[in-house]
Amino acid sequence: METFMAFRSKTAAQDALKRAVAKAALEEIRPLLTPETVIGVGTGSTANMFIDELGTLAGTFKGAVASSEASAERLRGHGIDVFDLNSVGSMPVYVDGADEIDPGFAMIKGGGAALTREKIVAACAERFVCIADESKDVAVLGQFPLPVEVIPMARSYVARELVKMGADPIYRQGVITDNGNQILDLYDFPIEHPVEMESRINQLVGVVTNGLFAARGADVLLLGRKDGSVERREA
Ligand SMILES: O=C[C@H](O)[C@H](O)[C@H](O)COP(=O)(O)O
Repeated sequence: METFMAFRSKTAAQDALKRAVAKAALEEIRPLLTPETVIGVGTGSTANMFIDELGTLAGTFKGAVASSEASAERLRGHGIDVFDLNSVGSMPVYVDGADEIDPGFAMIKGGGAALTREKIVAACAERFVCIADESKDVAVLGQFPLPVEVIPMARSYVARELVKMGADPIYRQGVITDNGNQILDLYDFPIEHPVEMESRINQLVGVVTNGLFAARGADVLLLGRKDGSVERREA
């Protein structure tokens, strides 16, 4: 079985693509930034590069809501104010990476275990701008293991129910989410109907949420190509 480290291995070439999409995302959202603007910011290596780019505009907009403690810390490190989501209304945009994205702009997210806060912050944003290198562009979701965040006492129960659904859940040992919960990863689980599957898994008692972002997918995809270009797609 391929490991998470293998899935997430970062080559210099991939980092260059991530940097390119991070810069493109900054140009995408620049017209939205005013002294009153608060934006949503995601989590992960691609989002980190976006935060670094966003730091060049610190002070020209109000601030950000972060989808993880790690992103909040990085934003603050760039002098960007971080707000509690409860103190902010709707945001014009949420920018984040993905582990996979399909032609319908449905995504798998949560390789870094930040899926629940990501889904909440994304829900409060008018637009979701997904930034990804071309390795994330897939025809069918599910080559990347689908994360499911569970309340710890429900982990075994939820795992048994997922097996009944044809999945092979693996407990992500040693990982505690920012919400104090645990992660089950569903390996080798092709997802032909992401909207239905997102809802089905979320209905299991003990599941906080799963890493399918399908009912609310991306609105814009900025995809880094090997030739150095960034392709822009809109839903
Ligand atoms: O929990 C992590 C997030 O969903 C990330 O957005 C996702 O895993 C993509 O991360 P990266 O940009 O590091 O590939």
